[in-house]
Amino acid sequence: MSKSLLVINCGSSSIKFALYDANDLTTPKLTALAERLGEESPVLIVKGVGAGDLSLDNGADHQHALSAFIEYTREHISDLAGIGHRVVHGGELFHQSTIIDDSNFAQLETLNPLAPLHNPINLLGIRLCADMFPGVPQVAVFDTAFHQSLAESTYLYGVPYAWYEENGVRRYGFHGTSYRYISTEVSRRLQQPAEDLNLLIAHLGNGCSACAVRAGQSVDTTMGLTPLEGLVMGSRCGDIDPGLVEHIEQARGMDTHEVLRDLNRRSGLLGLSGLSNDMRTLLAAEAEGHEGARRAIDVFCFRVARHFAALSVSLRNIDAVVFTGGIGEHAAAVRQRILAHWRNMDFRLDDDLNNSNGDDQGRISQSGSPLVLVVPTDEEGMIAQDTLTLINHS
Ligand SMILES: Nc1ncnc2c1ncn2[C@@H]1O[C@H](COP(=O)(O)OP(=O)(O)O)[C@@H](O)[C@H]1O
Ligand SMILES: CC(=O)OP(=O)(O)O
Ligand SMILES: [Mg+2]
Repeated sequence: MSKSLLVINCGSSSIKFALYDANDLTTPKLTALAERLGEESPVLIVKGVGAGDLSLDNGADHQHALSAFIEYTREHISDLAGIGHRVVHGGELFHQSTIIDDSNFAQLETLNPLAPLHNPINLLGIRLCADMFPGVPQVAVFDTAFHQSLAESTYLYGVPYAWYEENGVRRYGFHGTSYRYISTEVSRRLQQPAEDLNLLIAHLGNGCSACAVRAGQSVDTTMGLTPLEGLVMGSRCGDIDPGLVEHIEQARGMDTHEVLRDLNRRSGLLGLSGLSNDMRTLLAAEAEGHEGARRAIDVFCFRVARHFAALSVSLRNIDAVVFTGGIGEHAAAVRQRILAHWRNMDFRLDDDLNNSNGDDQGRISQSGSPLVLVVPTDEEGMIAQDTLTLINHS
């Protein structure tokens, strides 16, 4: 029997697992999704071999979900060739996917403060796997790697240059593994070389960002030094005036750490609605007349349109606008409301195609309208490919 590859993709609210036959990365033989972590009624749903639904304890966090997954699927993951991990922040230290050893693990730990909702959990996953599967090579695949192509004019902030040179303060961008997959997949679906395509892609999940991709390369993106900048997200604020930090400290008697915690964990859709970070809950509540849900969705949609327009300055033309991520792939009403805000572009969606999340190509726009696509992302597939390539070369 051939060996397996395990992929672990920790997001801010979820963990996605995928187990592949190392000889065939086309379809995983097992996938699992742990959702609503840290909230009420988190679940772990396993599909494929050993399928089953597990309820986790209320408030169960990423560590619980990781242990529960490994415990539940242990018999299927005994013969591993390698383990691929999503690691959100690679800083300026890691430009591409890398095999993890003791010395670069220590370097990775220094990046934890730059992605506080992600990197500590990503590293926890690496440590847990090192304990449970000693000797199995582990590979880190970085969200930041795809954005190494950003130009200086795009990645520098208007702050003292010494902050960049001495402290690494610059825009890095995230969700790069998703953008790398989507740009290749769109090229395949449209049967046009990636070199010829100008794409605007929105990855809208619990974390949300957008990216301008020119000729297969990231040329601008909305997230910055940390995954807090840009769009309004599930619980993150996105762009704000940094002046509000001191104002809130004084007005509400909070320290900087507390304000930043609230900007990361109590803002975004959750903070605006006073109800939930989850778009499913908000759309249902809005339909029942919940004013907070309406407000949150409106701010969310406007911000995406505004950033799409800003990103478009880096592209000669827009060959396609592409939606992906949990919200982008499933929330037809949100897609429609985003594009309605973009008044200097004449997007016309086909309601039936939009409501069914796209035709075979993923198209949701009418003919004659600028092209709009829905394409499910596959970060796990990309991580599996990079993992296999690296362990085969080591
Ligand atoms: N059917 C759906 N309709 C609307 N929104 C959805 C749907 N399914 C998932 N979502 C949204 O997608 C989010 C999860 O997106 P995902 O990309 O999987 O998360 P993560 O950012 O944790 O990787 C949920 O928090 C929810 O807001
Ligand atoms: C970088 C980021 O925000 O990731 P996620 O959407 O998975 O939380
Ligand atoms: Mg994600």
